[in-house]
Amino acid sequence: MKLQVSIDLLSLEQAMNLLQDVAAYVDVIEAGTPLIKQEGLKVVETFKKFFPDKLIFADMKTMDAGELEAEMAFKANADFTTVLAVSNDATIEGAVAAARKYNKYVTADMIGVHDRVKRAVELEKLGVNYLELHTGLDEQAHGGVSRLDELQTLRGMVKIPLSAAGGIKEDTIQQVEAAGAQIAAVGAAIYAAKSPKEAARRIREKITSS
Ligand SMILES: O=C(CO)[C@H](O)[C@H](O)COP(=O)(O)O
Repeated sequence: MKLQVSIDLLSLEQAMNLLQDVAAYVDVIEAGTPLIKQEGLKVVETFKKFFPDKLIFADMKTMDAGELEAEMAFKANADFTTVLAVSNDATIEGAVAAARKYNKYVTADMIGVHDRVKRAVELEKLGVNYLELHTGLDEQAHGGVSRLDELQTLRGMVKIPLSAAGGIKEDTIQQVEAAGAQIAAVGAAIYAAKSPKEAARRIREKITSS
């Protein structure tokens, strides 16, 4: 399983400082949605420039203009962009078309989807590359649930790789891996830790597969 650091900080400078400490322990660097909104896609360009060996994930959370926004992310050198799974199928198709054009990946973020099994099957047919089971920050703040059981259910239903995000910590990372995620996205448990470097190192150590 790959480890993704979700950077939901609000400045490129803070993000780069964090990455000096944690990049060595992660496979994927995520420019979080608030960071992109605050600083623009230059954060994605900068991450790729300074960390060319890492996969760069632009959490665009696209809801409309799928092809245009995905293309913006890929032109900024993102390897992944996200489209919201609740979007219209035409939006998903647009993002998929851009990913194919640039030979990159589109992740469908399942945040806000009610029937996740039904939508997962549809998204697989629409051609997305990854499905992200996500307990969002607001949902977490209101007692949001873990989606580990659903991860296992979906693992048996669709062939496309699954990723997991939302509230993953050092003491849950192994359960996420065991449930079948190919990527675990970890935000606050790394960037808000007393020592982000130590937190990233310990989380990395707990992952057994590559
Ligand atoms: O995409 C996000 C919010 O929409 C976050 O980046 C994702 O939920 C991971 O963050 P955390 O581990 O802090 O929950």
